[in-house]
Amino acid sequence: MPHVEAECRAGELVETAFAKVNLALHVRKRRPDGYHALESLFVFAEAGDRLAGHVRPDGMISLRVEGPFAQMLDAGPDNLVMKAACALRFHVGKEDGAALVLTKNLPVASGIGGGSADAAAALRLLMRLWDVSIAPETLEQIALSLGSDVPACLSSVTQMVSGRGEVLQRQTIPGLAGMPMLLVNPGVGVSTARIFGGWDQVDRGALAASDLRQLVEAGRNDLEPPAMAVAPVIGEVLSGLRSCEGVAMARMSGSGATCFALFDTERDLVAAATSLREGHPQWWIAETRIRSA
Ligand SMILES: C[C@@](CO)(OP(=O)(O)O)[C@H](O)COP(=O)(O)OP(=O)(O)OC[C@H]1O[C@@H](n2ccc(N)nc2=O)[C@H](O)[C@@H]1O
Ligand SMILES: Nc1ncnc2c1ncn2[C@@H]1O[C@H](COP(=O)(O)OP(=O)(O)O)[C@@H](O)[C@H]1O
Repeated sequence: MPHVEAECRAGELVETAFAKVNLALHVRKRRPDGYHALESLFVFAEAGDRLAGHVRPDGMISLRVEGPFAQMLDAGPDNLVMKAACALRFHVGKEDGAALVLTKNLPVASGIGGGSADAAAALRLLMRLWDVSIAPETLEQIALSLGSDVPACLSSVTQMVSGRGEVLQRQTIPGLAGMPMLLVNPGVGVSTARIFGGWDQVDRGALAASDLRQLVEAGRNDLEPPAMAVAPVIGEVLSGLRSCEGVAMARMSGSGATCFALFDTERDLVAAATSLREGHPQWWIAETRIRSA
């Protein structure tokens, strides 16, 4: 499990919901259950949402959402943090409550697993807060019921993900950990379901990613074409990133619209972020790095 930030107030626990980035996403086929069989290399950014919580003696579960993207979200029962809390409490038969505060730093419905990471962070935080432990396979089932990316977000480490998102294989790619990474969202939300629905059903082959060069040269995101059909500005983001000095690779993450770029040096990253902010002040641009855990 990811490292835990220091506790803040007495009895308060904090978890970071690390942003999920698909360095490659190969769609293989549409499954009978309506999901698509994927092969994807997940990495996680140091950047993410922040979830804090302490026990509520009255047994209620409450959520407050703050931060730059709070207005994009409801704090009610449909929030994935609340869904995760209710699913966990139902499973463990707890009476304890929790007061949760989510700081929403990541854009919503943006291809970087913001909601999925929040759900996984809620599961991690509440297991500690309520002092419960669950068999790993049961926890993964609860996670998968919350969303396809939630199982991988539980550990938030680099991994090959397949199936619908439930088959996980931890992966180490030389030179990837700690690599400077820029995340750019042009301010458009895209529906994951709609983008998958726009996939052209052509299987362009398996994902093999033993090193970064193979990832760059043979990796793809098969959801880029349908996403760009819905939000052409994604093409502008990609060409902007690919024209930056020192960029090692640039691609859309997940079903979009957020794109990422990996850089050889921190200096190249900062120069790229500065230049893109000057040209596109309305874009969300975040400098981060790939988590090394
Ligand atoms: C595309 C990916 C790639 O990592 O990420 P995001 O773009 O969401 O970040 C994930 O597969 C998204 O997972 P998640 O966001 O949890 O999707 P879910 O809520 O489970 O499903 C939303 C909808 O996306 C489609 N879907 C999702 C996953 C999958 N393997 N095949 C699909 O066809 C289905 O139409 C589903 O109803
Ligand atoms: N805490 C949350 N953060 C972000 N999205 C959430 C949250 N709770 C529910 N959602 C819903 O989940 C959907 C997308 O989740 P998210 O994982 O952010 O997408 P993506 O993986 O594309 O970034 C959106 O429809 C959003 O309204």
